[in-house]
Amino acid sequence: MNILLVDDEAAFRDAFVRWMQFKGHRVIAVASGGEALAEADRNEFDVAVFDLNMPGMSGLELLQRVQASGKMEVIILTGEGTIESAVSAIQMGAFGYLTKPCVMGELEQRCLEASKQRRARSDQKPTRSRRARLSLIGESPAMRDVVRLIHRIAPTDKPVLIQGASGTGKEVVARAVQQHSKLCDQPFVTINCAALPELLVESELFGHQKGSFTGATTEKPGLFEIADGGTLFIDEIGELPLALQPKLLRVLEDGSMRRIGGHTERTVRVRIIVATNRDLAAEVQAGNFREDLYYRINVLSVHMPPLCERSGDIDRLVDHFLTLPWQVEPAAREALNRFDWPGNVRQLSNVLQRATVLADDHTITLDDLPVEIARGGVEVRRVDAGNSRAAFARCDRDQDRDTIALDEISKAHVLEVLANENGNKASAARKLGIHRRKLYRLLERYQSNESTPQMTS
Ligand SMILES: Nc1ncnc2c1ncn2[C@@H]1O[C@H](COP(=O)(O)OP(=O)(O)OP(=O)(O)O)[C@@H](O)[C@H]1O
Repeated sequence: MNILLVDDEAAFRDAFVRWMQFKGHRVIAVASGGEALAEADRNEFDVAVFDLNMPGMSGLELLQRVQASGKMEVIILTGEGTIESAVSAIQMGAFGYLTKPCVMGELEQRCLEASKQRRARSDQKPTRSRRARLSLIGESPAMRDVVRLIHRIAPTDKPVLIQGASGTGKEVVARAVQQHSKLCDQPFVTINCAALPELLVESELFGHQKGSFTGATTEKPGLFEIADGGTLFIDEIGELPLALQPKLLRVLEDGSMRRIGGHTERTVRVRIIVATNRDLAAEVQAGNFREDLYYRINVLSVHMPPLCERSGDIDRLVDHFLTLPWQVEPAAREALNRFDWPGNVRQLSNVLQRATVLADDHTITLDDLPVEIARGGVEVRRVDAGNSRAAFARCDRDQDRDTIALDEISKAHVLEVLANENGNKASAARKLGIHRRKLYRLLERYQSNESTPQMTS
């Protein structure tokens, strides 16, 4: 992709450029709206990412000027307190918004979706299989089932319920459903019920009239109105306050709704996709979720498997998140494959993002991974027979002890060289033949191992 970033925060610009360039994209990053307009005149961009709060020309004004040319899709970055402005930006035609601080992998994913939309607009006949490949990585049997289901349910206009643990890709699936539906060129609007207080959820979803509550200084349309004719993705539906559930049920039943403080009945046509990491049936049993609403949203459902149940997909995701010239040392790959990933794909993406900051020479090694993941990798290296979980399971206590001993030897050697160099880390690193940053990480790891309680047999 060709990406234009406009943000007055230098540290964010650096991190963004570093990540996107590692992933093979071309980026121009500038600090102000004026510079952005000059770049937009000179170059062609697929996607632009604007910070909303900038001195001088605001992100919204810049959006207006860029929208007029219709050349690129725009993603807005916003702080927690300016979500309302971000919603205005969507009304003005921005592709989407993300709140800062945000994960670079997530921002890149959003840019890919925006650039895909741009291509779909210019290309009258985008092929659907190409779209699917772009957004959803995974060839394991469990993910193939998910993809088959998406193809079956997307063309209908029925509500979809996506369930699965946090970070499994529920939002990615929601977007894939929309991309394969008849509404793919219509708005895709999202809301996360867990991220907002109760009154704000209601006002975001249904809008409000001026003066209907303290702080409602202007009238505001809700996301149902903004998404009219398109798709509304309601994330963390399990967090939707009980008091609001009848209002959602009503709009699902006949499309009718009212703004907070409003007297006019409005009718909208919106396809609803909802997601949750809770067991909604259990929430119904516990009295936290209305049964009638549950049946209304649970017409078509997708269950996202946890990452540890998607055999082979960890390698595919690693290759998706890290493109050339990045590579992963075999022992580090083993460790990544052996880890259970309780935070699923999001955690994998974060770990890789962190590793690219720590690694030298575009190569991720065990030392660049968090201790709890790397430790698994060290143990796997000892089990020469195989990479598989089964092989690892055969590893008995004695082998564990050998592994710890190996680690102890390397620790003793590193500490001895450091002592010989009178604690001078730069010259110790030179003697050891490793980069100084790597020495820092090893010392950190030794320290954290010391604070980890030891197992006794
Ligand atoms: N199959 C996949 N292919 C590529 N990227 C993925 C995939 N699944 C998840 N991701 C990436 O992982 C991150 C988390 O995905 P997503 O937000 O869709 O998860 P989620 O299940 O909705 O999480 P939560 O329940 O916390 O909202 C995102 O950056 C997303 O782009």
